[in-house]
Amino acid sequence: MKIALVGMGRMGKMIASCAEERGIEVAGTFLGDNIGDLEKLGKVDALIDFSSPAALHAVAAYIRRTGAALVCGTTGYSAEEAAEIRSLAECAPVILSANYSVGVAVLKHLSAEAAKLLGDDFDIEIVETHHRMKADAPSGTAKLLLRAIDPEGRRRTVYGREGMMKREGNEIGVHAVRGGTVAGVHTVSFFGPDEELSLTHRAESRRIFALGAIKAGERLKDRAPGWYTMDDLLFS
Ligand SMILES: NC(=O)C1=CN([C@@H]2O[C@H](COP(=O)(O)OP(=O)(O)OC[C@H]3O[C@@H](n4cnc5c(N)ncnc54)[C@H](OP(=O)(O)O)[C@@H]3O)[C@@H](O)[C@H]2O)C=CC1
Ligand SMILES: O=C(O)C1=N[C@H](C(=O)O)C[C@H](O)C1
Repeated sequence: MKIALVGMGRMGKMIASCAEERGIEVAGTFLGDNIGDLEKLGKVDALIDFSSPAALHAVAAYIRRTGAALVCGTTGYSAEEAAEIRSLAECAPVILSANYSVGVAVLKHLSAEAAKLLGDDFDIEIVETHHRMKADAPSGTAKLLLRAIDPEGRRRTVYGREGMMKREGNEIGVHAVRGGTVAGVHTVSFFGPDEELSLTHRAESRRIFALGAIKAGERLKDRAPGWYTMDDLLFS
């Protein structure tokens, strides 16, 4: 497989190192000051983007021009930017996931199921913890879990709490903790009368995300243009 990388920060470097271990050719690496060069890159099997929403314009142009598979792991997109990525599925196989670990793919289902089974009597809170350099909050994974737990937006989302604001029954609290070098921890808690159920995923390193993204590229590269999810690639 031949890939190219957008973003050569913590994740891009980890993906490059995992690609080398697996004998995967990296045809180009693009970051803030050379992203314009993506215009000159020929078709690769998969473009893997772990960068910033600011790269989207160049990435979208590349995918439209070549039809290469896109594995996008960048978080912090606006609704309009996410729609732009979705539109790329008309001309290429595309996956956009805030988390490429298999553990979070399972956590998503467990959390959705727990919310259904426990019902409205249980208060739901999502807490995510990441390293001090993370740019966006809350994490893309926290948003992904929120959508899975409450797909129709029946509950109000409350981001952090301060001051006089007693909890209401129909809300989901989302809290972002930042510090040190934490690779990523997500906990979904369900608090009922006299009991608590908490589900936690703990990333011990970025390797799980990097390997997950490479596997997604391997599975997508020969697929028809379309929109793919972690569920399509892992569980079907
Ligand atoms: N889906 C998943 O499983 C995971 C997703 N992520 C997400 O991946 C993204 C990157 O994370 P991380 O590697 O820690 O971040 P870093 O800050 O370490 O790296 C960001 C990289 O993006 C580059 N970049 C910034 N702006 C542009 C641009 N306009 N065009 C091209 N490249 C650009 C930076 O280059 P420069 O130095 O030139 O600015 C840098 O190389 C984040 O959104 C993060 O949330 C992270 C882990 C797992
Ligand atoms: O920026 C990170 O580091 C991570 N970002 C992703 C997110 O926003 O959910 C995934 C992972 O938790 C690490």
